[in-house]
Amino acid sequence: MTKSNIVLIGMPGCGKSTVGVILAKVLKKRFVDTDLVIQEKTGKLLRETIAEEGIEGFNAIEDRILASLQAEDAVIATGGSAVYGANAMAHLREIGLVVYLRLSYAGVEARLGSLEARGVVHRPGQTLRDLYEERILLYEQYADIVVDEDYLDIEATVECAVGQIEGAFAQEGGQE
Ligand SMILES: Nc1ncnc2c1ncn2[C@@H]1O[C@H](COP(=O)(O)OP(=O)(O)OP(=O)(O)O)[C@@H](O)[C@H]1O
Ligand SMILES: O=C(O)C1=C[C@@H](O)[C@@H](O)[C@H](O)C1
Ligand SMILES: [Mg+2]
Repeated sequence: MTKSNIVLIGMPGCGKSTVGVILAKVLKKRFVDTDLVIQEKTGKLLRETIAEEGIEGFNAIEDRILASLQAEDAVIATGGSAVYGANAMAHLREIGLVVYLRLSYAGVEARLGSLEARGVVHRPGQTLRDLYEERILLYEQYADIVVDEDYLDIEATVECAVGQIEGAFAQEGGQE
């Protein structure tokens, strides 16, 4: 059966939220940003949860909330750290087609300010380069589709994602 949700994963700043909302309009789907779902469920800002619970605590909360996310016919923009949650990713893969918005290290570096200011989950001393190397393995592991967005503006990224998503569904339909 064709999955009705599109799940966006990728590094912070790759455009899951920015691209996601436009993608939802183009595909005539709902839009869900899991960072906002976490804020709503905890009643706190993400940075407050990270400060109070620490990295492990935040990861556990994100994993639990995403693992029980209910969504239908939606584009779901996850947070950059969602891939640390095995339960979350198992569920999201079950309910949606997982699209990795891939950006080179240089592209991520150019878009992000400091990791602290952006609220990016990282261990003390861990650099952006360390985080990138650690995370790309997880994004690649969970991706059904990879959209390479270096040199693409937001509109071109959306267009490329739509093309690949339609291609994946057409292939899936052909196999049914
Ligand atoms: N081609 C592009 N695609 C997406 N975003 C772009 C592009 N070029 C520049 N940007 C900018 O990069 C930023 C992407 O931020 P956004 O909050 O959407 O990332 P995110 O993946 O949701 O990050 P997070 O994991 O922190 O939620 C925006 O400020 C956006 O305007
Ligand atoms: O990449 C990250 O570590 C994060 C990204 C944000 O979207 C939030 O989910 C949170 O601030 C952690
Ligand atoms: Mg976002």
